[in-house]
Amino acid sequence: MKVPLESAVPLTALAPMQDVTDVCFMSTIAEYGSPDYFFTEYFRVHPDSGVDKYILRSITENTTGRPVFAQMIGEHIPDLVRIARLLMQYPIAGIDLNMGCPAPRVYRKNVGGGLLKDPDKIDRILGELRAAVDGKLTVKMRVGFEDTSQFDRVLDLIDRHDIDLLSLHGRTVKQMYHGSVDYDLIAHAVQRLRCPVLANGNVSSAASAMEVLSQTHAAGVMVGRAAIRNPWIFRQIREAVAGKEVSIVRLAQVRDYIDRLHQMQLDKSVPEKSRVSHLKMYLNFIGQSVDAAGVFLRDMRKAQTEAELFGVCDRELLDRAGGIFAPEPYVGLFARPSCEG
Ligand SMILES: Cc1cc2nc3c(=O)[nH]c(=O)nc-3n(C[C@H](O)[C@H](O)[C@H](O)COP(=O)(O)O)c2cc1C
Repeated sequence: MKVPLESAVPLTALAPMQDVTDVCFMSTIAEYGSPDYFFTEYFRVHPDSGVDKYILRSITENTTGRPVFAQMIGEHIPDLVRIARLLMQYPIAGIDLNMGCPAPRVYRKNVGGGLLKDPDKIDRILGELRAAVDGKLTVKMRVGFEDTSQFDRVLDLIDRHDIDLLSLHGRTVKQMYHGSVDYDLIAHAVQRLRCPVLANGNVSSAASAMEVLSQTHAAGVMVGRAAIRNPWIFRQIREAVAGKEVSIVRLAQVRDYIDRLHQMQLDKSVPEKSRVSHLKMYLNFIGQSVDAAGVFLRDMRKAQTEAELFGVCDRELLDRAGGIFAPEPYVGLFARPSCEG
């Protein structure tokens, strides 16, 4: 698939999210208005690794009509080259290297965000990958590991190795998901690099995408968690960019989205308890925009069965079907996907 990374209009991408952005979620997102690009969850690369078959389905069964980049995480150069060559046999938009994952169990192995501690290693990895990948080679990273002292050095390596696109999350690895996103550092990267930059981190609505684009002059935005909450966001960003009125989403439409998410995982061999907790992961994000008092979030977290869960969805979404799904999360409501009460 041809991938023009230069564009007159700002680009949009769905951020890769492990255990979320699988083939089913990508096709669900596409129904509400595709981003320009998708990225797979990361393929783990180490001496014994092959190509993960489940993640590969996001490439081989991609029905979104949009290109998908294959993301790798690893540090062992011969294996990164080996897996990149294997992945290039599939219809991918390019190879993306993860240099941002902040999970301590990941960065302690010097992969993901851990690579940012060692610019010399980045230099070697990008050099070898650039020589091996004849299509697009892209990087997704944060602005530093503990601080931003190496930021310019890493940016210069991105430039030197002719990286085709940089997705930049404006936080350090140690910040994880806390604190503010430094959009000025993203603007700095846009200035310093020849390749397009996608601004990433806390893009929460079409309005916030417009603000981030104007502050950073980035080539586009990459959206993660907000797209789980609001899959209409890419269409809304396109509307805002075109100067059109941004479409309003009603609670009844959100109820349909939840059905769609449920259909995605209708494998009856999965125990009900697991199906409920999987759906709750998405509802944690969605619930931030349903009601200001957080009643939906509170009650859905208590639900134990599918019947209880859908009872809450029907009551909170269909009884107020014409109500507006807030474009931004309500103040004080947070997704806690892994710790429902
Ligand atoms: C559940 C989850 C899983 C993630 N998995 C990945 C991943 O596999 N690869 C990656 O580069 N980033 C991963 N990220 C980081 C996101 O791609 C993104 O950089 C981050 O969430 C900030 O963007 P947002 O504020 O729009 O969510 C993950 C984030 C979340 C919340």
